[in-house]
Amino acid sequence: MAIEEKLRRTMMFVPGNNPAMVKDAGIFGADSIMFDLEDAVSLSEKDAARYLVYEALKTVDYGRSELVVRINGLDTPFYRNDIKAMVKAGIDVIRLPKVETADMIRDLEGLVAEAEIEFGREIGTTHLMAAIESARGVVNANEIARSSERMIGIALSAEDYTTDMKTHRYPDGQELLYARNVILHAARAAGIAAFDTVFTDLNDEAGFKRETELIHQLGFDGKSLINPRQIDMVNQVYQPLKKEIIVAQNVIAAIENAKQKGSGVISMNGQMVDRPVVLRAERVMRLAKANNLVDEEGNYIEK
Ligand SMILES: CC(=O)SCCNC(=O)CCNC(=O)[C@H](O)C(C)(C)COP(=O)(O)OP(=O)(O)OC[C@H]1O[C@@H](n2cnc3c(N)ncnc32)[C@H](O)[C@@H]1OP(=O)(O)O
Ligand SMILES: O=C([O-])CC(=O)C(=O)O
Ligand SMILES: [Mg+2]
Repeated sequence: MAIEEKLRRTMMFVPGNNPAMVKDAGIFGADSIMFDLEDAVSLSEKDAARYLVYEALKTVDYGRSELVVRINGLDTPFYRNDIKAMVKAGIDVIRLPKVETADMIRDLEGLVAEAEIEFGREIGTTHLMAAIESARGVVNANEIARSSERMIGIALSAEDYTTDMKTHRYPDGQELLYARNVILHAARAAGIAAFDTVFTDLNDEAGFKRETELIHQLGFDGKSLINPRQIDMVNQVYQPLKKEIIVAQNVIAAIENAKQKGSGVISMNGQMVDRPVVLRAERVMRLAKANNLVDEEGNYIEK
């Protein structure tokens, strides 16, 4: 299914009703900027926020960041206008909050396709993602992840999820372990990205780092963020070590050499190198490039 695999370590929420934040959101280097029309925006500001984000998408240069919008949920009076305005403005990805079933994504897809026709946008070019924020959403994560060819990923939204589960967030994250693993497996099985949830205590940098190390270890592509200060901290956790880069370079060189000799499996320092090892090495090199740790030829840059 997978659409082109992008680096999506950092997906930063930007309140859609804050003109200064919306205008400057591109300067922080987030992989994805996520304009929020949902819970960061009060009911009285829904129309103004939609208009502000629409105008910004038409006029501001956000550089290389992927542009995502979190629209209002399907149980609100706002989502239809959100979809129309965002498709018209040419948004890359629509994130639907509080997704509980695959049918919700199929309903969204129908409306997005209608808007693409209405505004002359190529059918299929607006991509989708789902935020899973309840027990029902976790139970249905597999079907949600496979609900549409347009899906680029699914995300855990732990603030609403822990409320639904009648708990709250604890420093060790035990209450999220099941949901994290379910979402990760559903995403990987569907060939799409998995995003971890926001960390809301900006004063607890150690806690943020611990959580990021955990989700990196589990295999998440990245995390939803609320503040630009969190971007560098995530990138640091996701950046490969010098020794990992050198091994990755050697693996890629060795397999190229082997391919020229007509073989897919080789041994490097006594270690078998086959397709999974090569795929991991390629990901290390992509992360190294994104973090400016290697030059054009892929050589480690000593700093
Ligand atoms: C459970 C949920 O649904 S979470 C998703 C919804 N919530 C959100 O979208 C909240 C997003 N985050 C924010 O609004 C803010 O980061 C806050 C309110 C949490 C903290 O704000 P501040 O105390 O101003 O943060 P801080 O002092 O670090 O800001 C530094 C600069 O970054 C800007 N900034 C902060 N957060 C953001 C953001 N999310 N997007 C863009 N710019 C931001 C500030 O405007 C400020 O810019 P300036 O120096 O030009 O004045
Ligand atoms: O998507 C997120 O991480 C933020 C959110 O809405 C939640 O946690 O409920
Ligand atoms: Mg939420």
